[in-house]
Amino acid sequence: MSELLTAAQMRTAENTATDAGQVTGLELMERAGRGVVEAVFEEWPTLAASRHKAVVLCGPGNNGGDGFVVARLLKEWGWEVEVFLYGDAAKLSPDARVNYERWLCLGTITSNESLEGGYLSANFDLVIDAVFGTGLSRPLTEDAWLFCKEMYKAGIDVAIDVPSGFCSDSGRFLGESRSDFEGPLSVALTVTFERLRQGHALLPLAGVLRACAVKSIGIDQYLPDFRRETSVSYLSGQARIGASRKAVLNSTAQSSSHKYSHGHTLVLSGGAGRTGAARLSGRAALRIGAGLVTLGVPGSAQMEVASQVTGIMLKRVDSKEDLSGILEDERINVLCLGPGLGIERAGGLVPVAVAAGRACVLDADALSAYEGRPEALFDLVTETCILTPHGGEFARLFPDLAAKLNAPSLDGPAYSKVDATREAAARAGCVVLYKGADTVIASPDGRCSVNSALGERAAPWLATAGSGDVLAGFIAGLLARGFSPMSAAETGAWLHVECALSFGPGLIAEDLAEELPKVFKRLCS
Ligand SMILES: NC(=O)C1=CN([C@@H]2O[C@H](COP(=O)(O)OP(=O)(O)OC[C@H]3O[C@@H](n4cnc5c(N)ncnc54)[C@H](OP(=O)(O)O)[C@@H]3O)[C@@H](O)[C@H]2O)[C@@H](O)CC1
Ligand SMILES: [K+]
Repeated sequence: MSELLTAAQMRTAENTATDAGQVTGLELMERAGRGVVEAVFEEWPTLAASRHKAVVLCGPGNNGGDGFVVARLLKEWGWEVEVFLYGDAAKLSPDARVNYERWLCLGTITSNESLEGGYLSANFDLVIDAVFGTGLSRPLTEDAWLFCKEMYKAGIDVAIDVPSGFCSDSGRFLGESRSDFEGPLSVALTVTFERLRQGHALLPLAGVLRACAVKSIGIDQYLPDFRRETSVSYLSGQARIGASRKAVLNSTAQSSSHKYSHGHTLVLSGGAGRTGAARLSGRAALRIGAGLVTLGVPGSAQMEVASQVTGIMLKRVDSKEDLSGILEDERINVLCLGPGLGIERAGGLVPVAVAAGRACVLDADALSAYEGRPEALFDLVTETCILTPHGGEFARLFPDLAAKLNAPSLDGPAYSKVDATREAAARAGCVVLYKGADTVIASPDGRCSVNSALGERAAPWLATAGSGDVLAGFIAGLLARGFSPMSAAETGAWLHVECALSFGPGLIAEDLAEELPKVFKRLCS
């Protein structure tokens, strides 16, 4: 697990380091530029071996300053380098100004207004974007956009810190969407410093980045205290394996324990013809480690379900009273409601389930049943519950937050999915997992994680019918094994993507839980 930074957190770290007299802003800029060149040669080793042609597009702030350093270093390496500047050279920031002057000893600078259409794509091996970074505070002006559009049209090879125009906290493009640009936005390599920014993990920016490199500029010790509730964890790649391996080992190691000590999950199913979703959840809960799983099924669907399941038990649940009766068995420690449940049935059963005081995953219909009256749900749920909405369900429960998130962002930092999920968790009083390729998980105390199925963990085949039902089951199974709600949501979401990556294209929801043993084996080897 690593952490994601906001622009403000990074600025504070930089200021603390310079105020402490440890380093100057100019030295940081030099380290940033060196880091970019290092990352370029690591990404494309053949580029270090011979001369090439690069163009660096610089802006008026320190991002542009980094760009001047990169231009100088590449020129010293023997490359042909051209530099364009957006903005007034007289108004450059002091550190950028120094590097502007240093560059002028080696080459010339052309104004953005003189950049001709198609020039970048026709003439350079490497297009480097140093126009705007974390200081973008408002939508691009028309002339700034015309300049940046040329880069996007040519294809940005290297973006310093963040591709220009995107907000590094929210991952959103500031302003109205640009209808005059039709090409796919894509950035081959983004180089950032110390840690990824929050926006690198969030859509739409996360979908634009093909590779990210994180380079140290020597201020790690000044970064914020990541144990605090203000930090955001990134559940991605190898970094997460350590924690997950431990969790999985802990949960599977007690082989001498009785099945009841591994927890008992009750998944409530919908009626005849609608039982598949709950069966997927139940199977997923069992696979991930719940000792026992029972499906609570209406009488009309009992035959259908009985003919489909083996390791899962069945109980008849037609009414609230039936559910109350079953919950007298205190060994049932987790409930999972929503997948295929039906809105009406959910409306009746959710209050009984939640009132029982057990850990509870509320998904799909269990959330949609509260459209138009979300406060009724928030009054019910406690901190042992987890809500797992997708975008549509999130908008039903939190219409104001969804509207804020979908409105054009007119100043930076823009309202982000992290902000929305944190507000949702605080309002509901329980963990909220807001699904997507950039799943955000937040708890009411402010802790927050982003689980990525993008970039190096891209698994577009995970967007398949029933995939969310499996995720609800994974989380319910981990809760049954004693995981806390936040940890169950994080680990379930992470394993969900791992299973999809392990299986690969062609995946259907049924495959996800069946892939778990392979994933566990790899984690534990
Ligand atoms: N923090 C660190 O540790 C380190 C940071 N480093 C680097 O610094 C970068 C951050 O630098 P930064 O703060 O100077 O901001 P940056 O992105 O260059 O833009 C600011 C300029 O753009 C302007 N401007 C803004 N919006 C605009 C718009 N819509 N249209 C037009 N103009 C607009 C704005 O103008 P103003 O708002 O002041 O009028 C200002 O002139 C960071 O990304 C990294 O690369 C490294 O050097 C090493 C250590
Ligand atoms: K940039």
